[in-house]
Amino acid sequence: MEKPAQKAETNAGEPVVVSSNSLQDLTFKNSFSISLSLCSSSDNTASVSSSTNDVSNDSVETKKSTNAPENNNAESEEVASHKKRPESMAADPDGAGFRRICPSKPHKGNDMRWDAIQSVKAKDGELGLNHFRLLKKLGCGDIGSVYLAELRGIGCVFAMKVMDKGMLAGRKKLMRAQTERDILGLLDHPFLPTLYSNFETDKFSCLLMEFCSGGDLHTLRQRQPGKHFTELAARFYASEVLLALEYLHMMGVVYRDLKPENVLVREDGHIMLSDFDLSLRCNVCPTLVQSSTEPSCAMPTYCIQPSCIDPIPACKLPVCVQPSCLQPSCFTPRFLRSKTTKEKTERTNLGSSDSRPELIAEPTNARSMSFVGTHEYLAPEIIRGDGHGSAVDWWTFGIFLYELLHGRTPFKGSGNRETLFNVVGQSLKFPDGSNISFAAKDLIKGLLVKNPKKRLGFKRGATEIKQHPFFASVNWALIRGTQPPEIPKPLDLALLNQSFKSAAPQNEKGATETTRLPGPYLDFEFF
Ligand SMILES: Nc1ncnc2c1ncn2[C@@H]1O[C@H](COP(=O)(O)OP(=O)(O)OP(=O)(O)O)[C@@H](O)[C@H]1O
Repeated sequence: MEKPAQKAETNAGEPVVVSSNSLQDLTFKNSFSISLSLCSSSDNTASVSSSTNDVSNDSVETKKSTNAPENNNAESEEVASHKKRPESMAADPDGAGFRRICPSKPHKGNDMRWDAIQSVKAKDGELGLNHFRLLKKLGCGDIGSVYLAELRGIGCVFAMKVMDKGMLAGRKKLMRAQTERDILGLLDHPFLPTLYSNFETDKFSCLLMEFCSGGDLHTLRQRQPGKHFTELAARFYASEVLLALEYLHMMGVVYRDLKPENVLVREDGHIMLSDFDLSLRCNVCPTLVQSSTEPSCAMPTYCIQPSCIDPIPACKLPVCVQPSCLQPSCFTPRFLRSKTTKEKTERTNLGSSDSRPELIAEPTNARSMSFVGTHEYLAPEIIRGDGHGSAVDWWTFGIFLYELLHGRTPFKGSGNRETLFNVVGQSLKFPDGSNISFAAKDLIKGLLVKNPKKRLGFKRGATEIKQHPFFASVNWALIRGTQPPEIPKPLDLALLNQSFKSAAPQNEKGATETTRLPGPYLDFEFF
């Protein structure tokens, strides 16, 4: 099986070099220089530090902190964000300082898992590891391990991400963990994870999410004939990912880590975008834009209330911007009277020829200087160190679609260094004999434009991309009713029960004698 794509990342305050003997210099024509540590760590991640001559020759950390305050959309990074968000897991082991998860989400209200958790909480107080049986290790990420976990006595299953707090603190990944938790707490969308609960033990920080039994799209792609999806299947997965990205942008989240490995398949065959620890939180002002062709359009622009979404955790905001307010019924159009004629014209021109109002939810002012993402998926502006915004998600969407259709990414080199050079300098080519449609090629070309300002989606976000002919056959409103290309086999809990190991967790004080005894379950295999 092919190796999953490698991840590149720098965090302020964190040593960026993994191995000094693998340090190499990359110099681009336009005087950018990137110091690369191309040595993969055991978990297949690589750290990359960047410095750009156009900003300063300071370290990444300085550069980030000098850029961050200029912009309200500054990234939640280890150093910068500690100032904005005083709570940390280390300082607040019970998690009381973190945003509380709503008892249920408006769109998931009839999900029995909420009730199951509430009943356990009502009986025992807070949740703990002793309430669960860990059936299987689903995978291991950079900041934690994910287990299939069964709620004892009730039988419903979850995906539980378990993070070692000592490791997070030691490797300066507390803010990444917090970013992920904050974002998960905001989400209420069919193609994004539901966070049912989160809890802390002395040693671990745990997130309880819904379990996707179908694995990830990377693995699924490998099983396809020719190791690529048909255009029909690729359109299905790309459509759902696009809706998930649209919602994230509307919520003020730039995802930044789109790749097939992070697109999970639910038991019904629909997708779930996972993994938010590299995401960027920013301000956004979702706006309804009325086309100029509308005859009754006296006031061309509307703004949804609450007018702007702020990256500050919702519980701290003076106005309600909880996800529950972002249902269509809460969209109270508000006339924007103060726009100048020029602004009005600009906005109006952004609309399509269709006369219906369009929702534009693109956080176009988001800005970050971080070097985060996965090598083959990194946008050129990230590699060049130009600073980047929400358009990086449309670049990665182009790479993603290319990979689904061709079984490989377009700029992959023989190593990470060459890949980065290719992304910045090589023009887009389709493989010889590529038989994808003209529309698919045209969409990919529009997305893989190196200048983010000229990239499809830069101005009007997902709205612009959804109108591309490639998606002409997609019924966006009814996509959840579309038959998925493949439906995973149902999870066989009985089979999993048979394969339990019989050892109890040794290193978690939270488990009581009684909870250790009844039945075998997995050992913790942490770090
Ligand atoms: N809800 C879920 N249902 C099923 N499997 C999951 C779920 N969430 C994660 N996984 C699996 O667990 C593995 C680890 O996930 P996780 O998000 O922690 O790591 P990651 O995607 O490698 O990212 P990172 O390194 O940034 O943490 C993934 O490979 C994924 O396949």
